[in-house]
Amino acid sequence: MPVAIHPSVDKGFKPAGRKFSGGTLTCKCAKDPVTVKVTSQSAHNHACGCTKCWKPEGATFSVVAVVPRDSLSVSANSQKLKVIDASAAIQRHACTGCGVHMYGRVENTKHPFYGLDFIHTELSAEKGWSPPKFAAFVSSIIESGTPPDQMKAIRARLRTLGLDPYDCLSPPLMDFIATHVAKAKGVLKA
Ligand SMILES: N[C@@H](CCC(=O)N[C@@H](CSCO)C(=O)NCC(=O)O)C(=O)O
Ligand SMILES: [Zn+2]
Ligand SMILES: [Zn+2]
Repeated sequence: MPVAIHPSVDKGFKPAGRKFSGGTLTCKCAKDPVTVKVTSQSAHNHACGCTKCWKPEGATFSVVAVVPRDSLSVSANSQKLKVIDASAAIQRHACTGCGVHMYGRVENTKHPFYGLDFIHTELSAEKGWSPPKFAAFVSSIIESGTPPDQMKAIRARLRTLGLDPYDCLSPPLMDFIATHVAKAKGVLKA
């Protein structure tokens, strides 16, 4: 039995839908669920092993993507949302009823990811979202209790699923962040 990563990737996943342009995310509350409307396709979807991203019950990784912040709006029961850590770079708006993170917003205008919101596309019934392409912060699953001796098998399973494992973000995203920092410092032309 292969190591479980996340229910939405354990059996493989489908390619992005052509012309797919978003859907509605719904929290897990049986009554008065929070809903969030997204009017764009997701980008940079990835499995994330960090301790901060929301994971469904029993999952080792979260699956998280970004969308432009202008494409996201809370469409019902916004009064149930609360930012779980206002000091974090990604301010995660979680449902106080069920604990699901409905979106994570970068409010710092100097942050490389300013303008993007983090979302979990599994909260949407629509099919066609961009699938995960890599696994980030893999070593961080140890911080949530995964025994270190399982890491070799977990990294192997991620590779089999087509999710190259990294202990930070993927090389293109790390290059993007470093480029942003270099431009801000003036060592690279803006
Ligand atoms: N070892 C830490 C890592 C936490 C971390 O840096 N997470 C990343 C990725 S989240 C989505 O890919 C991050 O950018 N965090 C910023 C934030 O959460 O505000 C741990 O596991 O906690
Ligand atoms: Zn809820
Ligand atoms: Zn994360």
